[in-house]
Amino acid sequence: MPELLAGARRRPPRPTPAAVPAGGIAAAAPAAQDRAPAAGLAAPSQRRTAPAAPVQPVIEEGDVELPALGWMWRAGTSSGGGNEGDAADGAASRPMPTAAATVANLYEDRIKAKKSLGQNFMMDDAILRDIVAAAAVGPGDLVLEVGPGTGNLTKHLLSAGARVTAVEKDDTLYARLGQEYEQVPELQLVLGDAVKVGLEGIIRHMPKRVKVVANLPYNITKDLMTLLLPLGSLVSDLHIMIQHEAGERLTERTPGGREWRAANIRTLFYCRPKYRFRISRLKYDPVPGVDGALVTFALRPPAARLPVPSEQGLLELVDKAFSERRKKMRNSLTPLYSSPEVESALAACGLNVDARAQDLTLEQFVALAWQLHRQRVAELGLSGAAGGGRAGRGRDERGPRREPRDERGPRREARGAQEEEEE
Ligand SMILES: C[S@@+](CC[C@H](N)C(=O)[O-])C[C@H]1O[C@@H](n2cnc3c(N)ncnc32)[C@H](O)[C@@H]1O
Repeated sequence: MPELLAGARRRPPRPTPAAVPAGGIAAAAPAAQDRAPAAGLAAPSQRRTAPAAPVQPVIEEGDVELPALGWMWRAGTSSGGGNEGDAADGAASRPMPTAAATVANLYEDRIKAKKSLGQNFMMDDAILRDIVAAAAVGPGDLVLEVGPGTGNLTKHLLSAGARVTAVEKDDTLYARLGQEYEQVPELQLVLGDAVKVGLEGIIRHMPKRVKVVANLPYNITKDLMTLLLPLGSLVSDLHIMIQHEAGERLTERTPGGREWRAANIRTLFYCRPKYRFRISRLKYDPVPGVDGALVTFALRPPAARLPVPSEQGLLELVDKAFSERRKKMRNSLTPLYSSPEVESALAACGLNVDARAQDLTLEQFVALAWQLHRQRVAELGLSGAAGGGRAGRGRDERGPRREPRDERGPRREARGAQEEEEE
């Protein structure tokens, strides 16, 4: 890859593996972990002081205009860590390498991209800068990055003034980043699988809602979304690079098409999705089989979601309805409700009794969930008064299982989530 090597004018120091267990949090400079605590980053025992780091004016390397991270490459940004001597050794004048140069350095050090970890590295600093701008990352923001890998996105986030907590599964890249950014207290590195490491616990320690910004390994997109979308009280928005087709699917707003799935209903319930821009596959290395896209999900805090009798009940209803999408809902929902129950609820909601899952909007699913809930409550009330009834026949055990949080019914059916987006 000669064009990459041409850009690799300077190399970061060769890292040594860090002695941090999987799932453990390490500041980028583990040696400095015991300094005075800084607000909100990681667990109290792992907090560190972060001296205000002045962001330098823009500099250029080659044809790529880069935000200057002089402070990252200069000695002495954090005191007392014992590494000043090393860092001063040539680091002070080093400009930030381009994304392409950083990747070239990896290859030069015989570190290969791992397909199993979805390692398609972003090579274009202009795109990375556009992502940070689209995410409106600014000074004081707290950012969770999943899969920092090369650190190429990370340094643009830091350069925008954010404090970054980054979870990396690849221990080689984790160790390399740890060494390269050891003088950067604004970066906290976590070694582990982002899906299993307990992200909610990590985010919960932060003093305000965080942004998630990531060039995701494609194979964890679904699991990570399932994990993060309900965290609207802790996370403000997700800005993720995913496959273009998946991005289009997840930001779909109109029912009726073949691509309208349970994931769309779930997504709209928890957030406002937006397709931002397409990214050519040629901007990654290795080049993947499909283009990428930046997609934004602005999460709703729980109080801003449509009221439902039970969140789990709604998700269960939606999943079941879509599980056999060719079937009419009065048939697909039979594991939860009898056909007459579904028909009568659809009719009471003003919906076609022959409706299939793909015909319904989020608001219509919510209305249906309320109607089925009311029917169940009424039925239970009646059968309770009669001293028996269906509960005794077992059918009710299969209905929505959670107790209703709120029996007042859908207050915002007429002004639903999609309408809100237009404001
Ligand atoms: C597409 S690369 C992105 C690398 C870099 N951020 C960039 O933009 O070039 C995905 C990164 O996620 C990491 N990764 C893969 N699976 C992961 C997981 N389950 N948890 C955390 N990181 C993961 C990979 O090792 C890799 O560094």
